[in-house]
Amino acid sequence: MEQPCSQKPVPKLDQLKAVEAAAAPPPLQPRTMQLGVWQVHYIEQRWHELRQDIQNALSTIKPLTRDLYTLSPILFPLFCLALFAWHTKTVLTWFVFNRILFWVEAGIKDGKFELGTIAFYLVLRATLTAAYGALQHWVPNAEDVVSSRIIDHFEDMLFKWKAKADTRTLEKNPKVAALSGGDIWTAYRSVIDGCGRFVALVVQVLCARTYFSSRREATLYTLLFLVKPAVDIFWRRASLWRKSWVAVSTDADYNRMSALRRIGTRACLKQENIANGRTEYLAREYRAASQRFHQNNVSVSHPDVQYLRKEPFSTIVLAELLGEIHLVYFLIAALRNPARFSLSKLVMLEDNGETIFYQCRLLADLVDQLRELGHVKQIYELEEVREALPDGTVDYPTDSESVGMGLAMRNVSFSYARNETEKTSVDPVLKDISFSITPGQLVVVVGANGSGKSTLVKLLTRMYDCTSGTVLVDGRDVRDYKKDGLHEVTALLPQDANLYPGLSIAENIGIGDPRPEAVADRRRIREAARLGGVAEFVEQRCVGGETDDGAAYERIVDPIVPKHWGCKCDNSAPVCGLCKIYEPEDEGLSGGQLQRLAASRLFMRLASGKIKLLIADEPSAALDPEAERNLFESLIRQREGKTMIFVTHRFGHLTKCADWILCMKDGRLIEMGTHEQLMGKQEGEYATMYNTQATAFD
Ligand SMILES: Nc1ncnc2c1ncn2[C@@H]1O[C@H](COP(=O)(O)OP(=O)(O)OP(=O)(O)O)[C@@H](O)[C@H]1O
Repeated sequence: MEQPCSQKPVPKLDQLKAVEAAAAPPPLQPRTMQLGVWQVHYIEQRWHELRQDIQNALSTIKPLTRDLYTLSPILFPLFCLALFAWHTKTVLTWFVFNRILFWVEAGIKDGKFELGTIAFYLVLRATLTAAYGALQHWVPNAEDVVSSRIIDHFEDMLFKWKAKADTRTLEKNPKVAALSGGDIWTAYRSVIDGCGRFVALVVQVLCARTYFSSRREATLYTLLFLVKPAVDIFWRRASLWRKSWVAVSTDADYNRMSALRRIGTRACLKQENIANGRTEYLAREYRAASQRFHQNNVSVSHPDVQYLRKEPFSTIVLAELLGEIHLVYFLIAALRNPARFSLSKLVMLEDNGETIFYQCRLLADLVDQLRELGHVKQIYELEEVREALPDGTVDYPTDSESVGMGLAMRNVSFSYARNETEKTSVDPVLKDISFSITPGQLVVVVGANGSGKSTLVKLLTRMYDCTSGTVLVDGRDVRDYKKDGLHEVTALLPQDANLYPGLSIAENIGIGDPRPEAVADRRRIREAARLGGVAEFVEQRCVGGETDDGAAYERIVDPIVPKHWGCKCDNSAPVCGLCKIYEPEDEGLSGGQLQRLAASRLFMRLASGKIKLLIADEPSAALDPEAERNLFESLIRQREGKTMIFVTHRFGHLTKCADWILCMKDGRLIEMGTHEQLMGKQEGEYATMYNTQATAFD
């Protein structure tokens, strides 16, 4: 079939790998050094990486600037100009002050003051002060407006991408997964700052040149001013932050102190520690570890502080002396020709040297800022990020006559390795699994912890693709189907019952069928709440037992209240009371209540009428026996037209009525059959687990 011309031909996987391998720089071995308790592992910045980062930054600046301009065509350019102007504050006020000093000195020397000129500079200085005052007020206000528009825009873009990306794609693209609108603004903002500093440096050099009698002298002094920053950047020890580094404590006593501090102060361990009388022991052990640690006199200061402290004494002294070279040259020249000596020039040289040094130092950070900007380049590559699980092309049939979904695995193995090179080193979690489930069957998966039950579910719902073998849906490779179509007919109750924080109870249930009209349908939501067993708990929460449970359904259980932390009191011992503001009054949900809520969401989903496959991964682990029985009975009543798979550790009613039981052990499917067949196997895994549970009730 001919390809539509808008579609690029998709390169083959081995071609892509070859290109990636050719482009990848050789891996660098981290170096190691010991700084006090810290063992620091670091990798020196490599020039080709730096060049790549800067190229990335430069290619990001253009589209980013265009987008920012489109979002805020007036305020954004004004804000940039104002920021540039703001950076010239120190330079221009310093320059005007020096001119005043110069004319006053000339007046003292000549016995005649140029009052007009002095007044001009005084007025200029006052005008500059007022203008910079106005900027100081305007810039943060403008930034507030500009940045929130920009952050919202990129958050929106990222949200759409992240919400849609599956787990595997997020795992393979951690940088994009961690990106936020705030990061993008911060990176761009620091580049504007860097450019502002560059403008200020140029202005400073130009202002300084007006002091010198000849171009030659001006050039010579400009070079001398640059000696100190050059020495600082290229010769002196740069902060650890210029490298990639990680520091871990290797001191056993210091590590033990940290662990004990955490154990002793953690709120969730308080009850256990106090009730079991462990606090004395913990305090004693802490004291002992602390004594041992202090005997060795090892520094715990921040690794960067210790690293800079290790710079040789001779380097520091020589670098500082080289920083004064412009003054030394001026004094020698003045001694040779005292008539050219001027106090205002001396002050200018001193100030100019220092300010140029600091401006250059800050400018050196521009490289880091550009690298940051290079890292946000992915915002323009979201569409190109390859989905880890490529979508299929076949629509899953939505005929209403269906009796459920047919599922099968053929020699399936799977490992959680994240990339091709890892694959060999990570043991598979599923090994050579084969089975078939015919449409409409009720299947129960059992097995010890870690045997691979949940992983099996993840493969059946295409959260991951198998490493080898095939997963079949209605006789066809699951990878052939469009993912959206498959997920539309699947209802999954995951192992961890989750609350959707910041949403009402009604929405937490309604989202099971995420069509807007369904989420707004309070009657259906109540019915789902009743089936899932959450209705009872919601009704208990009605104010004073009133009949109006509508309000209780609208209640937000785990409110998300964005806040900034500014109070000075310690979290564990509040004194100002401010920290308590906006703390949720709600007591939250117990594990069982949460599971009922998740089950209600599942019933909401089943009511959509589209579901052909229901998978429930340990839906009753936190339920009491009565709630468990009610849940299973309600679910089995909805069996018509659906294949049902339950993962469970509880044997009994469910396993007895299952068409198939799959029994897993160490990633293998070791037994398969009905309850009666499996119980007939003496010493069989299923029979052993069943009997172990049964004897507990004898
Ligand atoms: N995201 C993951 N990354 C790496 N390994 C994982 C991941 N999830 C699970 N595993 C590993 O896969 C193995 C099987 O885990 P799985 O959750 O499938 O077992 P399970 O039978 O469902 O266990 P349980 O009964 O405790 O829920 C375990 O060794 C687990 O540590």
